Parts: sequence; structure tokens; C-alpha cells
Amino acid sequence: MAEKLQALKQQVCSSIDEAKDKLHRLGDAIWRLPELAYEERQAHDTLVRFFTQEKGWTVEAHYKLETAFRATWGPVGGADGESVVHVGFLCEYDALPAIGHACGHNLIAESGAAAAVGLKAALESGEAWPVPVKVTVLGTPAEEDGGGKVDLLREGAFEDLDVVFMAHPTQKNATYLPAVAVHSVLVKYRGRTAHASAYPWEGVNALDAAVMAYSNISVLRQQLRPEWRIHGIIKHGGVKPNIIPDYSELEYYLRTSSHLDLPNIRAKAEACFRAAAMATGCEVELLFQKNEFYEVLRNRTLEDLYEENGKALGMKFTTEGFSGSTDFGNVSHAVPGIHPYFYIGSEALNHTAEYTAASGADEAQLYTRRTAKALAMTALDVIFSPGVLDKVKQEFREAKRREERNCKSRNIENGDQHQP
Ligand SMILES: NCCCC(=O)N[C@@H](CCCN)C(=O)O
Repeated sequence: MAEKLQALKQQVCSSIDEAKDKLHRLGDAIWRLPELAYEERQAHDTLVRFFTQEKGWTVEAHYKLETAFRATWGPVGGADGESVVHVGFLCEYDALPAIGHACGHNLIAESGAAAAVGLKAALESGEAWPVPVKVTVLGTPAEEDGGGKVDLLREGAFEDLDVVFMAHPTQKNATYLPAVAVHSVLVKYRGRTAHASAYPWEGVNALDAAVMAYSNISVLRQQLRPEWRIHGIIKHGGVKPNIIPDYSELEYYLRTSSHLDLPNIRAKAEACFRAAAMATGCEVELLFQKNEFYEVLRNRTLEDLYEENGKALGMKFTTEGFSGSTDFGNVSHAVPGIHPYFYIGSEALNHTAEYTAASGADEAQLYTRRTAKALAMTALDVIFSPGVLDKVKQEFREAKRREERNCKSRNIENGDQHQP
């Protein structure tokens, strides 16, 4: 069995390399037309067309969301009565305002598609295998803003998957980097205009409220846990210096190491926003994003297999680096999975114009294909190595039980303490 698995892994690699031109065209088409969260219509169409043109995939466009899709192959093979092993690969393809694909989501889409195509080709090339296998590619929009994976989870899109894989471009290869929970909020202040020189006392200043809110949050930071973050911008602060602003708007991201702490940081931030309204006489409206993102629930069994496969392909791994948030975190609390990071040939930092250039550069292609190979090889380990899938699921169950215990102890804690 070990020799067969090794042969299949080699087949994955050669299949992905054989497909390199069409995979490059796929990723490049997405990179050239950056689209924002929930507006990724061209990227959706490009990916749907790609899988429609590939033989054997059942493709569902506009899958539960306008710009989501699902492509499935199988179940194929295996003996009657054996339960299906269903692996999923996720594609992201939303860009950032003004700076395009500065987080390399075009390469997330390309690597997810490449891994799925490579796995299918390997399975089709070899002899029969012991268990029926199903491969699903899920196009999951709006990671940067809104959280398409959370919407898809709510709609049951992940229900019958055994494991999920995706990978995210950054400065180094890492099987895991701390991804924290996040919830975003839009804050709107409404006051009253007046001539700022002739009779300022008649105005109610919404910009003052925004500035006070910003300052309240800035001092709150001293009392936050070191791994928590609150950061934001003033999106609107007035139109003319001699018109007291009657409207201001801020957007904030609230981040905690566990999603169980989001209610705590939300309450602290809300107190800051409401205090600014009270002090200025403004009305305040708080609009929390419909989806909060969870921290990633790790699966070290999958991480270790991915690292072993990556090292066999020449990857060097780090444990240092990038700590943002991702809606993959919510997925990892529902299905065992990994969200590793990969080097793309550039030291540029994510969310910069330099990274936009790097994610569209030819040099990124070799690293993207290598990552896709490692993802598909890890899927083969899950399918063919006896006991691996059971170990993955056992670890997931234990992590969920720990989380339930944490949740109960926090509820007891919060019940006893005065809410902030
Ligand atoms: N997955 C790596 C981080 C990608 C990223 O930058 N995500 C955003 C998500 C913001 C959600 N409101 C982030 O700022 O962490």
C-alpha cells in the first residue's frame, strides 16, 4: 500500500505540472480582474467555466450564494458498502479595495483548483482503491469582508465533507499561523448642522463624537488582553469646516484569540461608542457585521501530514508570522481541516501594492503548484493511509469537547462577574 500511495503522490505532482498552463491562465484571469467581496462575478464565471471544461465534474454555479460555486467528482471506486471519503478544497477569489489581489486570493483559487484536478487525475490513473472517494471544490467568496464561508456553513454547504483543505499566500511556508476571531462594526453618529463660526452652539457635532469614540477606544487598549486587537478608521467626518458635521461614520475590527471572548470585547467597544454619543448629544447607530469569524481550530494530524508532504517537495516551514483572521476559522469548527500558508517568491507584505504585483507574477506559479501538490498529497494520506481519517476525526472531536468545556467555564465566569 505504501508503494501505491507513493506512486499516486507522484502522479498528483506530474498531473499538476502537466496542467500548469491552464492553471496559470485560471489564476491570472482572476488576478487581472480584481473584484470585491460578494461581487466576484467574473472570478466565479472563470472558475465555473474551468471545471465545466474539465471532464467528470458536476458543476453548480451560484451555489447558495450568487458568487459561490461547487464542483464535485464522485463518489468513485471502492467496494460496495464502504463509506465514502469526501475531501473538499476551498477557493477564495475576492480582492481588496483599491489595491486588488494584495492578499493573493487569486492564488488560493488556483491552488485549490490545482489540488482537486491533481487528486482526481491521480485517482483515475491508478488501480482500484479500497474506499469510494468524492472530491468537492467549493468556491467561497467574500473572505476579506462579510465571510462567504459562514453563509455557506449556515446553508449546509459543508455538511457531508470529511476534511477540507485550502492554503493562503504569505511570506513563508507555515502549516499554521495564529488566526484570531474577529467581528467588525460600522458606527454612525448623527447630530445637527450649524454655521461653525456664526452660531456653533446651535450645532450637534458628529465629528466630535467620532473623535471621542476613536480616543475612547485608544485608551481602552491599555486594558485589553495582549492578544486582543481593536483597530478602525473614520470613514466620514464632515463636508466643510464651516458646517458643523451632522454625520460621521467609523468602521472597527474587534479581535480576540477565541470567538468565546467576542461578546466581551464587543461590550467594551460599545461602551466607548455610546459614551461619545452621550458626551456630544449625538444619536449613535451600531451595525455589527452579520458574520463573526472564529479562530482556526487546529488539526495537528493533518498539519503534520501536510508538513511531511511539503518537505518532500522542498518546502521549509516556519511557525512565525501573520496573524489576521479568516472565515476558514468557522469552517474549522465544523469540519476538520487545515489552512496552511505558502511562500510565493516575494518578501512583500500582504495587503500592500507590492503583494498585488507578487501574487500576479510568474514566479508565484511554481510555489502555488507546489502547495497544491502538498494539499492533494495530504488528501491521499487521508484516503489511503489506514487509520488516518479516524485519527483526524478523533482529534477534531477532542478539540470540540475542550471548546465546550471552555464555553461553559466562561459562561459561569461571566455569570458571576459584572458585565463590562
Ligand atoms: N487568512 C489570512 C488573513 C486574510 C485577511 O487579511 N483577512 C482579514 C479578514 C477581515 C474580516 N473582517 C483580516 O483583516 O484578517
